[in-house]
Amino acid sequence: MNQVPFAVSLLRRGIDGLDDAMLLLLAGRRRLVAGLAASKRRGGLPACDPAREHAVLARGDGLARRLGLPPGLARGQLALLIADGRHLQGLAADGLPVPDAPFPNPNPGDQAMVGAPTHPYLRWLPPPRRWAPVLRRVPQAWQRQLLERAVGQLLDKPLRAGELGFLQGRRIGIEVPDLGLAWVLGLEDGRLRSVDGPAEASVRGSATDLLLLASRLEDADTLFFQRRLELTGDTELGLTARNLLDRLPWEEVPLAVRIALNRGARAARAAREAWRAGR
Ligand SMILES: C=C(O[C@@H]1C=C(C(=O)O)C=C[C@H]1O)C(=O)O
Repeated sequence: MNQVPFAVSLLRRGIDGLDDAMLLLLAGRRRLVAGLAASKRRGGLPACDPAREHAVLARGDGLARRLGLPPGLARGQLALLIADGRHLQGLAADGLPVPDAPFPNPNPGDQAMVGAPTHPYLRWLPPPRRWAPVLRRVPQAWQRQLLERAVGQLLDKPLRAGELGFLQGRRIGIEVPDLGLAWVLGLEDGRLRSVDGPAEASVRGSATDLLLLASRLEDADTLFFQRRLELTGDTELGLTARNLLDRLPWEEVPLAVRIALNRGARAARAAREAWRAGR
């Protein structure tokens, strides 16, 4: 039998990773719908909301257009999700209650989510460590590109002002053990790039804590003091980088990036609190 070309197996790994990610997202959506079902019931709202369904489909159409997806593809997928959302709430595919089903009629596994206290659904979102196997399948080159872009956006101004000059020729590591990810960054041609080789100094922390730091919802001192962040390797280089991050004029970070970071960090923190409370 012919050997499968490297490019084919590499691309298949990427596809497997995306398929896994889509199923994880699907599980997350179902958890949210189950939580929402309980909230709607408490608020006296009907389980089926055709106007909302219409809005979900219309949003999907808009995004699909911008992404260049074939017409109808997004709508078909979202229609399946909505049908599942109805089913989760004990409704038939046409949105009418299933005649003999006790309402709500969630799947047995979803029973615990319906009627649980505030924000219970966040607990059911997969925690970062569950994403690790999926993220590991994302090709290194993509990971690096994403990281470079994210760090580039965050540090755009200081980079252009030459304030990161002390990183020239040095290598700083970022380690996110719960996601199973680690990168090494260096300054090349005035841009922060993901580079090969060991880091001289590294910052290590959970995905949520690093996000809280990046979004300024928690400060570096607290996180280091509580050992939620760790600095390893060349302490002087690490501290210089840390101090610079502390002094960064947050208002110079593009607004969209600040908002995205803030929302992401808040959601991650709430999810972590919900998992801890649920254990
Ligand atoms: C999730 C909801 O419940 C139902 C399911 C929907 C969905 O899966 O997107 C949308 C509207 C509702 O008919 C909701 O009200 O938002």
